[in-house]
Amino acid sequence: MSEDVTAADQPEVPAEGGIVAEVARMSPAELAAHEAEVAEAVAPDREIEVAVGDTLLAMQDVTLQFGGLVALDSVNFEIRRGEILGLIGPNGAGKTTCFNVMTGVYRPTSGQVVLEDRPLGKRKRHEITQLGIARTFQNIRLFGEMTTLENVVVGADARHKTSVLGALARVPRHHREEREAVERGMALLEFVGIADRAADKAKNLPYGYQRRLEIARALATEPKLLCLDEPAAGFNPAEKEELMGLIRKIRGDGYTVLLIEHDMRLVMGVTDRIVVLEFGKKIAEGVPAEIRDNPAVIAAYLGVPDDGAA
Ligand SMILES: Nc1ncnc2c1ncn2[C@@H]1O[C@H](COP(=O)(O)OP(=O)(O)OP(=O)(O)O)[C@@H](O)[C@H]1O
Repeated sequence: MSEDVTAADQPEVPAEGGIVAEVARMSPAELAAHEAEVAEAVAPDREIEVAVGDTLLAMQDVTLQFGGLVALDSVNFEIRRGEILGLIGPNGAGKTTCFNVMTGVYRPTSGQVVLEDRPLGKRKRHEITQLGIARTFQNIRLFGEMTTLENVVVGADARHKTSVLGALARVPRHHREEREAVERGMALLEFVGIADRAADKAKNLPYGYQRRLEIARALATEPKLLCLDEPAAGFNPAEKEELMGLIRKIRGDGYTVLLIEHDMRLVMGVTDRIVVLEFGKKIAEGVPAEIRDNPAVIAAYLGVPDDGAA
């Protein structure tokens, strides 16, 4: 945000503990209404409700080579609207590369990624964000000197019609959009449980808050698909439990989630279906119980020879 915006232009950021204290004072009925309002602000686009289960994104025969290394080898799978799909596999299996292909960081050597029946083709990263794919990173990437709220507002900016130039020219539409982005930003922070630190610099947030902020920032772009890359890395069991609750809440609010995660308890506990990669190839796909008992998956994780498994 530009520094010359006057105080009157700025939507109010609740003072320390403001929104949290307010929520704590609410009656159960007020709380339910407030939570519904927050949920609505977080996911204004609820088209998903009419299309749960349809294919949202399809990886079609996707191969990606880095020189002689085949990082993805004819990978096929679909992500259905409204599901939490787990993407698992041993180190180096190709999981992050899948995210990178879906978000336009890399183009497939062959095959294609199709979002809502449209091949992503040569679209650039920001175009893919606008089409509705957002992600978080294994290594947290926040703007440390910006406040928590500003980090989310910057995320929402990816959807805005006015650009930074608009902001400099201070056109009225920019003001309206900024106000709306701030209001929605606060709703997002509340949704992920970090609204009490809205005004703090991101670099001063506790680690768990930074991870949640990354998720809020990705949600700010109003994605159709939210890709989470090891969101529980570095979490203790209690934090993992809370994160599972948050991922379920995100899905409950109408989002589709693709989750890369090494913690099997978390993956088994929160996903609807799981795709397993090993050495760039899909070796299994199914509901968590099937994956848990799949000999090829067990072999991949234990590093033992895979005798006769599909
Ligand atoms: N930019 C790149 N250049 C060359 N090789 C790469 C590049 N990115 C990834 N790779 C290789 O592709 C393979 C798949 O890597 P990827 O990061 O997708 O695995 P992963 O399943 O996400 O692993 P991890 O669980 O360790 O994060 C690895 O062998 C990796 O070394």
